[in-house]
Amino acid sequence: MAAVAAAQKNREMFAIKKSYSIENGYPARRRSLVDDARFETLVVKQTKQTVLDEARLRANDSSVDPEIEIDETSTQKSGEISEQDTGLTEEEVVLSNAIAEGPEAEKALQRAALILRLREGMNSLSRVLKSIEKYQGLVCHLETRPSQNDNNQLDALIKVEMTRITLLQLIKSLRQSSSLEHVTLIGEDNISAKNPWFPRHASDLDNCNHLMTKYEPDLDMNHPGFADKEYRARRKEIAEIAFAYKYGDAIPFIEYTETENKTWGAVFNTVLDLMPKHACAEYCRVFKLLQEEGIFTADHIPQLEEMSNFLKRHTGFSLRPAAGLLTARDFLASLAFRIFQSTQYVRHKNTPYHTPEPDCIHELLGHMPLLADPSFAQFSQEIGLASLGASDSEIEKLSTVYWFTVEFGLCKESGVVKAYGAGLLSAYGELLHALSDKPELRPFEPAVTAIQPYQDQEYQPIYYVAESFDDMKDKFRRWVSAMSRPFEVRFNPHTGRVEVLDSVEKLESLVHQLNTEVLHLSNAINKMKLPSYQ
Ligand SMILES: C[C@H](O)[C@H](O)[C@H]1CNc2nc(N)[nH]c(=O)c2N1
Ligand SMILES: N[C@@H](Cc1ccc(O)cc1)C(=O)O
Ligand SMILES: [Fe+2]
Repeated sequence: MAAVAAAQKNREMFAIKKSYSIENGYPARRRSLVDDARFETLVVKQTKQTVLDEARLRANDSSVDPEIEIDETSTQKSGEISEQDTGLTEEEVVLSNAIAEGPEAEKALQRAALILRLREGMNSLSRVLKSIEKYQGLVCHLETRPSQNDNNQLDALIKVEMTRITLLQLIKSLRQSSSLEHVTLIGEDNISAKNPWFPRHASDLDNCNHLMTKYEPDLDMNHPGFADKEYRARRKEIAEIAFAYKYGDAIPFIEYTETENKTWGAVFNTVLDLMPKHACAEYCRVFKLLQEEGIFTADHIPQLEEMSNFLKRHTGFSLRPAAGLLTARDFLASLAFRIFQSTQYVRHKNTPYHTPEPDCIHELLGHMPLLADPSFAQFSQEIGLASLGASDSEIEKLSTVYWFTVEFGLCKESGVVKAYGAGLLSAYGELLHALSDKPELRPFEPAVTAIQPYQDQEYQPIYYVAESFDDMKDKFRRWVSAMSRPFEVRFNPHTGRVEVLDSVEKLESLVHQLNTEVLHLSNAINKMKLPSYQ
């Protein structure tokens, strides 16, 4: 029983390391709601701590095979509990848990990296290498450097390949050696901060759709659909489509009910009324286009597929269905590929003026018009690119800025305050509130805005106003370029892949490509200047 539970927990620990978000060691985030995020991080930490503690206990009482002889410099017999044993790293716990799964898992080959501090310099190193040999391990890579805190000591990074069980035995035996000050196992993929996992291609987004469960009608008593069984069933039915969706599929057609279309119609007509006075010019321009194409009409909800095709034609953006509110990390990542993850279900009919979770009315009426605007589309992709591989605290900040701009932003237009945020243009109740004298309006300043806590159940008490739409984008860009991520990324439109710009060759070929484009642009200017052009 205990073993089964241990294996299960172990799988969870491994799961933390697999795909984006949670599985890749980025803690699950309750969006950028600052307090929620803190809470969640704490819970994840506590769970991890428990797993670690339990495994440490187990590692201490089921020790290495006493038959295997250890390093001659060892000060302890194997099997005895060494003090250092209690200091297993997370990777060591994962390793020993993996071993506990059974004889096959035990013999599986494992690549790993060890960091050692050698007390007696190169002399200790030769002993270490001998030990590795004794355990039939393969040394794949070796680096040393003088240790930072002591003159005679040497730090070594050794990458090895060996079976899991012998790896664990090796670590234990090395730990007992008096010639080593410390021995740390680190996961192979943890070696380089320059190389964290993040989606490199739109197909990887199949792993980037982690939901936040907080605002689901099944769970949240304040959700407008909580008491309505039929609504909840419908919401689930539509969510299933998103769960089954894979990259490359066409977006399934939804036969919306009369009630759903009516809810859309009510929101649509009100926004249509308010728009000329309250929405920014870019929004109004595309809104008209969408009406002309027959996609935006009061009588039915547009299908995601037709909207996706419209976006593709204008900015290369496309849609993929999402089952609900996504984590900020996963949501932002898709923007890097000019993909917007959109919900497909409709808000509850009783609250057309505002809903606590994004629904397709919000996505369609709120987000789509600006995503069809070239400059805004580019800006959205930049936010997405900035989020790839960013630290948790940076994701927190990016999503907070996203919240106060893309979701709830206001900007001045010839001195008049207008709305461009999607959460305002899809919720007329909030739109009117934002432009009344009730909320506090503050000037948009990315560094300050990025740390402003917020909630999304009620209307916002604070909005940030940009001097202009363009000013907002400029300020954002400058702020993002100061972020601490140690590498730069670029979306390659030819391959559809995100590349890390980390080699001279890559940059040279890029410069070459850009030079060619600049040449064509200046040719175009010269041709327009010719008298024959007129
Ligand atoms: C990034 C930021 O947190 C933002 O509010 C995101 C979160 N997750 C989302 N998930 C979905 N489905 N739709 C959205 O508009 C958003 N917005
Ligand atoms: N409040 C928005 C929907 C929304 C909810 C939560 C979000 O995080 C974003 C958008 C509306 O009524 O249209
Ligand atoms: Fe949104």
